[in-house]
Amino acid sequence: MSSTYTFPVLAEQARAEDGVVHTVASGDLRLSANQTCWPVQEAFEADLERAVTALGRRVHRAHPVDAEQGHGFIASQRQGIEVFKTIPPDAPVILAEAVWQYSHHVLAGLRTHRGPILVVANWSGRFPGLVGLLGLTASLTKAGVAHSILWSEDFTDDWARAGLRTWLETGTLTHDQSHVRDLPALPETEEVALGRALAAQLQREKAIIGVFDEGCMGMYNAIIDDELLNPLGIYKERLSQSALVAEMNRVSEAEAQAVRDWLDAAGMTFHTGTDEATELTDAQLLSQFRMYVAALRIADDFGLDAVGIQYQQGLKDTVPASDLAEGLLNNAERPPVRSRDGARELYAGQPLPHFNEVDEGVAVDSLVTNRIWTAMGFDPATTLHDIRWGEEYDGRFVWVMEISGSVPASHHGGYDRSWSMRQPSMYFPLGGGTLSGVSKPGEIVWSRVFIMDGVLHVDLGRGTAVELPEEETRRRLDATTPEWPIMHAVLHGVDRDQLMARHKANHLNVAYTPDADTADKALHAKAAMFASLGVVVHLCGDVRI
Ligand SMILES: C[C@H](O)[C@@H](O)[C@@H](O)C(=O)CO
Repeated sequence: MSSTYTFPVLAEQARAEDGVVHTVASGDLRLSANQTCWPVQEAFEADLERAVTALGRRVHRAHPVDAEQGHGFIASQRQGIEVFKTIPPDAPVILAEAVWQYSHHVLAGLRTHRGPILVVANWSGRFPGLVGLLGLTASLTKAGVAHSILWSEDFTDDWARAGLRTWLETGTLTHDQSHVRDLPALPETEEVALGRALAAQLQREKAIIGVFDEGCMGMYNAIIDDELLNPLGIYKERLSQSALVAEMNRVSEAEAQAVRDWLDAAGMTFHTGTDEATELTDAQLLSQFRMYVAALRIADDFGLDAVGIQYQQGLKDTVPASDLAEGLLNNAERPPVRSRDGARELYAGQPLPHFNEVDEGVAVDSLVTNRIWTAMGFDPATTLHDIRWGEEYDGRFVWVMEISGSVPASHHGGYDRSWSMRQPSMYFPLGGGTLSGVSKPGEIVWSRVFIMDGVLHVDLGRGTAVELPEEETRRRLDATTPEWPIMHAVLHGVDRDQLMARHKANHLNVAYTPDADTADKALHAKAAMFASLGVVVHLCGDVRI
């Protein structure tokens, strides 16, 4: 048929070759991060290739290393789409991740890929590769894309090699998840009644989460559509980080300095210097305190119940890190901030829950936790952590939970046990300080809200934050990102590989209670509240009901 229209001409799709596995590496958007992390990624890919070759397959890297840029990562969604155009749609694909990566770089390609998909990461804390794997598996789960996952130090261990073999031979790989069970019928206790009452209140009276620029670092998994969120009684206020900067500019130097003075008096340590490019400076800190004041004022303007600042795109090139402000917001004891006219103290005596990296799963969880912990009379300070890495210590597997910048000071045991260090320049060009420390020993409830099969789910578990000798803490910090706050976490009845196999997020939420008994009770209230809100509740590991 002849036509005067211009019809698109589609390129012929490549055909899968027997025995060839295509590898892809999703990376950061920030060139400095991609360049810094490249040598570790290169070594990891070499280990992986050796293991795949030993199993009789050939590895074809689906995109070249860019010598001029100095790395071989996919650094944008567009690049990812172009790379996937060259991969035979039925071929097996391995995503190799030794770094923090932006899932949306590869999601478009993976959504339409028909061949088997495996996401692998190096069991190393050096860079957040495991965190990248967890973010990607969560995003693929939300998107309903079938895939398998695997992790190993260097792919020479029997467990990983057997897993790799199974995937190569069958196209899938499953892991033990026997630690997960559905929520049983709950006993009629006071805590369960409280959870249900708080759910009824939330659904009737409603709450607002303020989102400063939705969608951080490609974290598709961390975006909850209104259709899933609103039935819980939670609504979004979509805010712009530009408005935050405008408000920061209205905060006087004296107000910002008053925050610094309050923290100095509370005993917090600031590791400052004078070189803006590599050190934390007093000027960076003042900017961060302006952000703290501005965030509270905007939250007050919009009647917010929780707030999230994205930071990582746009704001990172405008002002120093948001982390210090975020950690302060999450603590009940905070430097006081008054309304613009000075008439009212804003959110006096309570945290304004902040969900870092605008992770909306964290937003829902923080809101629920805040209400339950407040009603039960516990410290409501809650935070997320990255599931960064972990190793055995003294016969127990101890996780390195390490958020990329701040936790509420009460988790360290107070401001006098907290410190601020310059954020690493590969991620944070304009610096800014952290709110760091070592999380105090104690009983915790951990949780994660995520999307699977088109509905909201939550995993709930119990854990203990343990104390490790100072040299071991130092070793763990040095093996990861020493500037960031660390929690040594032992999860009850969940082993390393079970958590990795199951967890559907790069982040995990934690909150402390006074002791084991109250932690169990708070978990019951949380389970009841989530179930009443219509969220599918799962219990992970040893949970007493
Ligand atoms: C700054 C880094 O990109 C971090 O934000 C990253 O490793 C994460 O925290 C991902 O959860």
